[in-house]
Amino acid sequence: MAYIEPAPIKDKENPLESMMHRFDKAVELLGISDEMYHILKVPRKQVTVGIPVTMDSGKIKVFEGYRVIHSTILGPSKGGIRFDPDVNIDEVRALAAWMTWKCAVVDIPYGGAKGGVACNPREMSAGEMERLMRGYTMALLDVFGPDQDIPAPDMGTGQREMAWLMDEYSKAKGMTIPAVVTGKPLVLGGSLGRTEATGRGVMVSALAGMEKLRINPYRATAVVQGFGNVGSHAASLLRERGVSIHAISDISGAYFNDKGIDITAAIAYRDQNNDSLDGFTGAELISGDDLFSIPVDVLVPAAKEDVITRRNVESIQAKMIVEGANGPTSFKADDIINDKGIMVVPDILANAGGVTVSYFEWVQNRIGYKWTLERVNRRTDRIMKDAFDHVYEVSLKYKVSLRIAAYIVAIDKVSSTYKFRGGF
Ligand SMILES: NC(=O)C1=CN([C@@H]2O[C@H](COP(=O)(O)OP(=O)(O)OC[C@H]3O[C@@H](n4cnc5c(N)ncnc54)[C@H](OP(=O)(O)O)[C@@H]3O)[C@@H](O)[C@H]2O)C=CC1
Ligand SMILES: O=C(O)CCC(=O)C(=O)O
Repeated sequence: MAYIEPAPIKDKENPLESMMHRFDKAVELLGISDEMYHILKVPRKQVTVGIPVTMDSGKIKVFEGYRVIHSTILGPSKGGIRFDPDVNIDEVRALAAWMTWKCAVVDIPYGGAKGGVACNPREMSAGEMERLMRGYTMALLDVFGPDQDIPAPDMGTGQREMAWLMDEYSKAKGMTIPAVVTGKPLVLGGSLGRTEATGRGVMVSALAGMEKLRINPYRATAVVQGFGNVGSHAASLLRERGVSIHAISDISGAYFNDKGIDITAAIAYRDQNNDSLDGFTGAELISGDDLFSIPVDVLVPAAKEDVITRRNVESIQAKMIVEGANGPTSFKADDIINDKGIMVVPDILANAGGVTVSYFEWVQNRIGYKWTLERVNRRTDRIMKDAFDHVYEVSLKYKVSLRIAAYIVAIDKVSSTYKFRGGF
């Protein structure tokens, strides 16, 4: 298969371009051969599917879906499924590669994959979502498998969608196979701690970064962009550790309170308000763009890609950025961030708590046993802290940012595995 270079669209960010830029830098520092460079760069498999769905109106609409398997060298491929209007093949390719690097950074035995469907969950009924998820599962029946490719939630999907996927896959195979997907409801073999795991990893990474910068969490302030799964749990867990959250946001706008937002109240409001912060009164409504320039210790982008770009990077006043989202920073902003002396805990490290607990879920499914929440959290915290410390050491050794250090750790691990396995 020919590898198609990401197409830079004028004035538009391309996450695949950002991923490749950092990859190229790390590869150069590691002195990887040209052959290995191409092996690591080209995805193993890329599938596009058309999914016809009967809408509630009775009309049939065909949705375009993707699954990209970037690598399976460390184990079965792993990665979430995104339902969002902006989903496109370059985005899914970038997200799949990030999964490979992420699993390698936290040292769990998975390769990387990602899936997505271009659709707008906010405009779809539960029935339409169910038919779409079941259709997507059937279209990818030969791709998914507990030893092959194991999906999970991402933007626009959660436990409910993972339950439908598990049911559809199991029916097609004639037996119940919980380990084909993670992020399931507890009663279907989900793991305690998975829902909040990504936010928890963000919290652990933020505290580890604060320690290096000598910031006392009890005097620290933060803003969080995105108040879905990752953002709301990150905000809540940071608050529990003493950090005052001065602003939160979703698509309805940003909500600012310099005395600190009551995160429990904000979550309760969102849950009773059709998953939206629209109308939240515990804070002043400001524009989503203004959130980035609030002077705080920690900025947590937890919504989507390319929200920190050359356009707004100069206005950022935070001392640290902890990337809850995948690819929230365009590579074009990297140099300015470094010049400003802002510490960035990169996505492939900071948001790896989710896939870590997905791995625990898969292990529990395979051994037919359930771990306590205390055990899940303790192991997650250990893995996240060890990964942070390792990446930090590598950043000192190579005199590079934590982001490039994380790519170095990941690429070194994946390329060494290829060398040992051989067989090209
Ligand atoms: N879920 C997981 O376990 C993991 C997720 N991630 C990454 O974290 C990010 C968020 O995922 P997740 O929390 O699951 O997704 P959700 O769909 O649960 O939440 C996304 C949140 O971002 C908000 N949002 C979207 N666009 C904007 C915008 N332009 N400005 C402000 N807020 C916005 C949404 O608002 P609204 O609801 O109003 O649309 C929603 O609050 C993604 O990049 C994902 O890939 C990474 C690792 C694991
Ligand atoms: O939990 C998983 O398996 C994958 C989560 C994910 O998609 C991500 O980390 O970006």
